[in-house]
Amino acid sequence: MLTCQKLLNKHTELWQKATIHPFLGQCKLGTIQPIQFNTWLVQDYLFVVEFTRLVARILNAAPVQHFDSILGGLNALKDELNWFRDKAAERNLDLSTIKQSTCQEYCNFLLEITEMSYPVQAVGLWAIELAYNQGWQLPGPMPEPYAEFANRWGNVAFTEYVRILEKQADSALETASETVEQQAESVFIQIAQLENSFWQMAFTGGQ
Ligand SMILES: Cc1ncc(C[n+]2csc(CCO)c2C)c(N)n1
Repeated sequence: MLTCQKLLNKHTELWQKATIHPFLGQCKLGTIQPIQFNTWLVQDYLFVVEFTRLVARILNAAPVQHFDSILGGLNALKDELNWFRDKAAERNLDLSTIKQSTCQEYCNFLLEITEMSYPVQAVGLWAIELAYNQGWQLPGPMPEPYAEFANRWGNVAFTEYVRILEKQADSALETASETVEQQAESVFIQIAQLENSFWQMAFTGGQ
């Protein structure tokens, strides 16, 4: 039987590339350039808008036992989108801009996930949230203004939320066919690659 932990164990190197990147390393060092950070901020807002639509569609496919966490996630997204708008305003950033190709590619992929079965969607949701939970946590405490961002996704409550998503994905996988297992693995791999590309996009963003 496939589990989330098995995916992490099998694709360690790929997952490291998704969660450990010079962008985050330079946030930790305080040496990230504003143009890089701002590129990430704007593009991530555009991503989170599409991610919100994904979560809404996952709710539609989920068993009622999984509603609590998904509805909680949607409620958190309401705050998150407003928070992104506040952060952008503080930095005088225009959020009504076009998506860079990597961001567009990731958003297109989110749409593809919505056409797959619930176990695959549950694995995708977990992996996307885990990528940020680990990515912002692994470097350790960051200096301001990055501490606020690191704490937002590295905090204990968010880690706990991601654990619940993992349990739900595992329980959905229990009855999954081999074909669905393969789809889930493929989605996990693509998310890891897209997460790495997203950091890379922001890192080279201003150039
Ligand atoms: C490229 C990219 N990948 C993953 C996330 C993670 N994420 C998406 S929405 C959200 C809010 C809480 O559910 C979080 C943490 C992201 N923001 N950007």
